Amino acid sequence: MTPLTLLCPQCGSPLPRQALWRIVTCTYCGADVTHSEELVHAADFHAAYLRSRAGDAAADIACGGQHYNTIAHLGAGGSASVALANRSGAVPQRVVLKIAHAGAPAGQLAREKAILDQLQADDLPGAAYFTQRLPQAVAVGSSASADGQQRDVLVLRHPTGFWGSLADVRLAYGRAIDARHAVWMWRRVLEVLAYVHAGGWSHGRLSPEHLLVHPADHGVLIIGWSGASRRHDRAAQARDLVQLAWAMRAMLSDWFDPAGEPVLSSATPAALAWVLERASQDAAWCASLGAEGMRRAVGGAAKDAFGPARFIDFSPTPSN
Ligand SMILES: Nc1ncnc2c1ncn2[C@@H]1O[C@H](COP(=O)(O)OP(=O)(O)OP(=O)(O)O)[C@@H](O)[C@H]1O
Repeated sequence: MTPLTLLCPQCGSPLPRQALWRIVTCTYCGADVTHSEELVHAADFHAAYLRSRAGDAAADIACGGQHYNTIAHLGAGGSASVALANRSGAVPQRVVLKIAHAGAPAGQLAREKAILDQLQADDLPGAAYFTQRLPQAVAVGSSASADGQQRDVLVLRHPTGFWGSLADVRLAYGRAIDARHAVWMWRRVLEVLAYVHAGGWSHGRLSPEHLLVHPADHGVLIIGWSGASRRHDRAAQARDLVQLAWAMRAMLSDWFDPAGEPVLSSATPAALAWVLERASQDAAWCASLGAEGMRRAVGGAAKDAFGPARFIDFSPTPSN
């Protein structure tokens, strides 16, 4: 680095080194001097900052030092309602807010954030790919909500392109979806599960409500991580596979029997129905296959039923 002596251009006296990044007043001749050519006056900066925060007062949720305007209701779970929101300020950001229901267990959203942060911090093979396919938390805190009550709030990055949950898809169809679509949904979840199981995690609550679908990319995002645990528990991981098989059975059912169990549509190909039945009944078989083995089993059954895989457009709402 070339040594630099800072001298006042008017009287040649030495200047303090702050002259490199801000205006200083020469103590000898009183001139205001700066080295920087891209000078921003503090008053202008302050005014711009205040302008950028002008929307804060109108925002409905404050969390982690930021303010958010809710735009649309996305859904509700057992413990929180979920909304799409914009961060107010000069650099807006689209986010998803989870706002705890009144009386929801304290700290549940903080726990969900801690789990999501750990999943993002994992450094397993494939982390660069799979961490993009897991929810990302931004902040957690508490905020006054619309009813004036203080509520826990979790801010999540908005995963673009996701339409809604598989439960919403099933509701929109009111009958079984095409089994070819259930195949990619199932396999997408199994890919992510193979990764998280390798890190010792189990999700614990894999239901259609916790699987968001990306129709254009044939993607599925697993949400609802507040019940996840990292105990390297093979039985719990097998339970994830059993739960997932039941979720897929629900997607492939035309109706539910009096006990609430989904009844597989007769249009489900036999090879696929066999894997579905066994995976939903036989935890030991699930444990022996693991998520990756299950993904291959589903792929094999789909190949038997439909031939080589090919992309078919998926609509989350029925067209007829
Ligand atoms: N990013 C999203 N885009 C669209 N809908 C979403 C999104 N996140 C959540 N939802 C909807 O909100 C519902 C509730 O979300 P989530 O399961 O995370 O809440 P929860 O209160 O933690 O639920 P529970 O405690 O019952 O598991 C989901 O089932 C889904 O319908």
